[in-house]
Amino acid sequence: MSTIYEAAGGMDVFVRLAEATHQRCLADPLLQHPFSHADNQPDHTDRLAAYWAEALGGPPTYTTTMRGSESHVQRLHAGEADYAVEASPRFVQCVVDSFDEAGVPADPEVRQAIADYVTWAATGPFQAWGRSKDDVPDDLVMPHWDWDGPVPPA
Ligand code: HEM
Repeated sequence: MSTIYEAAGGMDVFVRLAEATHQRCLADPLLQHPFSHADNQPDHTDRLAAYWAEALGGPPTYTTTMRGSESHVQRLHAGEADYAVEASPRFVQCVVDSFDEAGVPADPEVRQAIADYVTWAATGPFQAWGRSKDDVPDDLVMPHWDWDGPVPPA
């Protein structure tokens, strides 16, 4: 059986999905604030795409070539407990609203799998470090997700 990454159409689709999501976040009064910092990475959407792709069964580009790590991502999002609770459902909505524009296949199983993953990530791992960035350990492993949900760590 193919991975969610393959069924979604591969990296090009995730790059378009990250870009369309980013544009929707910038247009949202609540979400646009953290994305408007001058020191934000210019290649943010490529990194977000690579992260989603890797989590959903694609190549490990984010953690190898891009030298990203789960601890780095969680530190970027940590220390914002109240904001994260309020903003997460809107972030997820931005992703789902971007499916058509990004060319995610109309297959409801594929769309549901991506939506379920982003919802789970936004409300679980991405809210685990709400108190402080200092709480995030250095050795977090990126959670993976397949058709049955979270993949248990090896
Ligand atoms: C309330 C929801 C969220 C907000 C407001 C948010 C905001 C941000 C911001 C401001 C950045 C930094 C952008 C930059 O440096 O240019 C970022 C980076 C990132 N976010 Fe989020 N995010 C949210 C949820 C998520 C979720 C649910 C995921 C994954 C499932 C995710 C994955 C990432 C990744 C992979 C990066 C790039 C990390 C890197 O540069 O190595 N984010 N996010």
